[in-house]
Amino acid sequence: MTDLQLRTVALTHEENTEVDDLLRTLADVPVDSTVALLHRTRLAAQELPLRIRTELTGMRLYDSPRALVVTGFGIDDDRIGPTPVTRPAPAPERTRNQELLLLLHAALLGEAFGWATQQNGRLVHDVLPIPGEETEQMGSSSKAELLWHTEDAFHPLRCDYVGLLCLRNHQRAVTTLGWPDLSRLTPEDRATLLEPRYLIRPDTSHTPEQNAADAQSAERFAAIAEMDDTPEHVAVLFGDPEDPYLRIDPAYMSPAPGDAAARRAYDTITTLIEDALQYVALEAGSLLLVDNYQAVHGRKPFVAAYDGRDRWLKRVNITRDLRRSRSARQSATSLLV
Ligand SMILES: O=C(O)CCC(=O)C(=O)O
Ligand SMILES: [Fe+2]
Repeated sequence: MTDLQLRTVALTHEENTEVDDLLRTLADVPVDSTVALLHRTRLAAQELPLRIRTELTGMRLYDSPRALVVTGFGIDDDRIGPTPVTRPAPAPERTRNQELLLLLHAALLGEAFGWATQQNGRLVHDVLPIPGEETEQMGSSSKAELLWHTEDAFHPLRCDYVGLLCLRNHQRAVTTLGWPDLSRLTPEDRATLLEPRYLIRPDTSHTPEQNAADAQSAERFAAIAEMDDTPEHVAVLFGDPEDPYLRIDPAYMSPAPGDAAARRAYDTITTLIEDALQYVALEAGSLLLVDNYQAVHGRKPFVAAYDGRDRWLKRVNITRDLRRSRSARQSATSLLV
């Protein structure tokens, strides 16, 4: 069955050449975490191939599709170098074109932003397996399934969209994508899910242990620790009750203790998501954009080899409105929440 909520677009050779030409015009741009970088990429994004601009502008305006895959970007496998086994990646310059590519697409959906408490405050993240983290609920796991989730579900300022660009995936590890058919919920369960009857906690990527010491701000980590100690009560569904958005991460979320109706509704919606889960094995040069208000994503297990050839993705968080997070950012031009 074709699902109109998951679209795939294959770039033509000509379009790919246009993208390469555009990247060459950005050769002088430092790939850092500054608003100057967003300024350049936002202007340049207006010169991406028309078909890409049409797809992404549509995704933003129509709230559909919920996920878009663009295949066929060229990746120079020698140039990007071996898949690192540490973060931060030792030679970020080698993947500047891939980071720029993600930022160009982010600019058509909104603004890229980062977290002071995640991946050392970098704007573009590395998603790769890390020794010792095989069974964690983080992007760096491998042996264990990364259970499907809303990205940073715990945080009120979580992204509107998450972008993932695949640099390498010889293991053909599968990304999961899903959304529930809400017409199958009873009115009672729907009403329950629209109420703040669920506890949510931060995931382990936002801890000092997961970030280099020189990138740490004690205050920001304290705020995250507070969210762990005193978890917020949130709703799973929000927005228009007739056509709500979704916020769910079973690994870090639970119905309020003793709330049987909340538990029942939760079990039902998780089953609805499970039942309709879709599977996409991203290939080198495939870009996945997920609407984080309307779809969950995760990753099936795979075996990491730590031989420099492991699966490697780049990730970016995208907000539709930077002002929403202004009070959580140090200045109007800082991109770190
Ligand atoms: O590895 C994947 O395919 C998805 C990882 C993920 O959930 C993430 O990086 O946010
Ligand atoms: Fe994720």
